Amino acid sequence: MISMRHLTKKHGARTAVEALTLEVRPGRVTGFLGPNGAGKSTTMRMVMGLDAPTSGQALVNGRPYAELRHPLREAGALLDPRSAHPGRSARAHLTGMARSNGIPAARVTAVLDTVGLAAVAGRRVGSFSLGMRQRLGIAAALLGDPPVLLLDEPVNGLDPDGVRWLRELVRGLAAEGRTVFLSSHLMSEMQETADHVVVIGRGRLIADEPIASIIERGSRNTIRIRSPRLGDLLPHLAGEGLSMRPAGGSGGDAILVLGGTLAAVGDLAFRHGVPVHELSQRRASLEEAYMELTASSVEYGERDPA
Ligand SMILES: Nc1ncnc2c1ncn2[C@@H]1O[C@H](COP(=O)(O)OP(=O)(O)OP(=O)(O)O)[C@@H](O)[C@H]1O
Repeated sequence: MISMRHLTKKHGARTAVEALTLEVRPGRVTGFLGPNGAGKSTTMRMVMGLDAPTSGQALVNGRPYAELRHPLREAGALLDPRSAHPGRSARAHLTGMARSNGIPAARVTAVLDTVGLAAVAGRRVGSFSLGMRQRLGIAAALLGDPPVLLLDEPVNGLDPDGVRWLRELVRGLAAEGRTVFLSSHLMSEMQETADHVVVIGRGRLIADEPIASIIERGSRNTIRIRSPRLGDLLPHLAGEGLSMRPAGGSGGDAILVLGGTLAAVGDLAFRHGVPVHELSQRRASLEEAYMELTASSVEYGERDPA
């Protein structure tokens, strides 16, 4: 579990993270979203004790990271894939970390296998591609078999096989009851991977809720209805307070209804004896919902500059 209480970070006059209060819970993948510069990396760095909060606090399993007795066994993080020394081999990098944290050497072999780097473990990290470095960073995060994992943009540089592998890995880690906190700009991937989403904009919390409810709230949830007697139905839809817009390419016999439910629209047509040839829901994507959420945060930010 990761807890933040009024977590704030200022760089001079500029506020990078402002009064974030939230809990990242175990047993699910929590996606961490926000535009460039929103404060995601800064937040993760504060959780991992790499940046000191200006005020407020971040706790890992109930304690500040710096006070954990066996930090790598409590929380693992991928924050910067370039952090491993380029002159060392992947195995030497992990072995050094294991040794200084009292982690058995057998874990090094195990995590190299998990991330698919066993065959290149003896190669210098400097010769690795970005995707291989990401895998090494994930291996380092997993080294202490921690219950809490923070991964900042782990998908960067991974090929499609790697992206799928990572999705299955993090879902498996959450299914084991671990806390997985993951940032990414790839909304379609996040939609596949995360159970819960935290969105920030300009350092402030915008949303903290299940991914399904974020998508549900997206105003682009629409119902498409097609009828040979559409004109007879329109006044009744309007009478229910539903707004409508034309459905493109429909030949005029279909419209999109905003805000209703399939059942309500279907029942309404039935009550008024209007035949329906199509009644379908078009769900908003996470990307659409995210764009709406963060667009309003930018408007807010412009009225009230940080
Ligand atoms: N050491 C620093 N000194 C001054 N400002 C900083 C420092 N580190 C971060 N910032 C600023 O804090 C804000 C938040 O940055 P941060 O890197 O946390 O955002 P982010 O959400 O991770 O962005 P991205 O999606 O681009 O990685 C930005 O405006 C950034 O310029």
